Amino acid sequence: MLKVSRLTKSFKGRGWRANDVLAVDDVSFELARGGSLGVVGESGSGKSTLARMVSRLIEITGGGIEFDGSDIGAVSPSSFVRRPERRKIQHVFQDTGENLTPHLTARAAIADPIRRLAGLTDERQIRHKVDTLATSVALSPELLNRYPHQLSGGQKARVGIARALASAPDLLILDEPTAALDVSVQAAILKLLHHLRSEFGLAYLFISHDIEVVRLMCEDVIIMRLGRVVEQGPTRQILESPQSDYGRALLEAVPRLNDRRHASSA
Ligand SMILES: Nc1ncnc2c1ncn2[C@@H]1O[C@H](COP(=O)(O)OP(=O)(O)OP(=O)(O)O)[C@@H](O)[C@H]1O
Repeated sequence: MLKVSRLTKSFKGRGWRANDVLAVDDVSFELARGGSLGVVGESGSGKSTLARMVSRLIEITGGGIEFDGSDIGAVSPSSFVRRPERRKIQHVFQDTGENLTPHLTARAAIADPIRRLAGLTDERQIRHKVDTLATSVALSPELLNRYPHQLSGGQKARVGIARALASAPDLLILDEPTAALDVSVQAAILKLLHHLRSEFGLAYLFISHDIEVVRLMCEDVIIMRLGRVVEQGPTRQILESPQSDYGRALLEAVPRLNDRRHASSA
């Protein structure tokens, strides 16, 4: 369904003598319909830039992006909004809650992509669709009349996910969807995402700095460093026996409860 070939992105340096930043450097991968690919790496490794290119939010510098056989990498972000693929690829932003418009209720926020992307105009049908989506993301009906500041972080995340599902997408690009949530809420949202993937037959491109989240959510993984892929393959295999020094270091940095190295004598 998605084929990314030799994708690169460089940002112009700012100020005098500033060097350009090669944020993504020669990244290739494929993602099958219904598949899940995690992208992990430390801050600044290029994960969000990669995700934003695939969502066609930003121009690419080089390489290609093919979706369902169309060369969407060649489409500029401003033209992409009018393309049929636009509703098939949905981007769930980091800190979803903060991306909700403050003066729109949850109902209005979910209705917006139903009108804009799914093309429904009948108000009764729109209302019904909002109710169905709210049920899918386990958001109680009484919360639909609330504004973002009246919702918890987890509830706002559910609204953001419902918005992404409104256009019946095939691919969700999830950019650190739970990074801003506390641990128990994070677990509930990950469980929801896991369940939605099989319910709706979605594919996930899942960006995270947390390798444990990717272990839970993704069949395949890419480890990035300084814009480049350092490891790539089935998650279980890569996490069991990382081949690169960086992959090993990333895994060793994960704290474990039964790990004496991290125990404190204090
Ligand atoms: N709009 C921009 N202009 C200039 N440089 C940018 C821009 N966006 C990102 N960069 C640079 O590109 C590199 C990759 O950034 P990116 O945000 O993709 O990394 P990341 O792995 O997603 O990091 P984080 O986990 O902190 O979000 C960084 O060096 C960053 O400073």
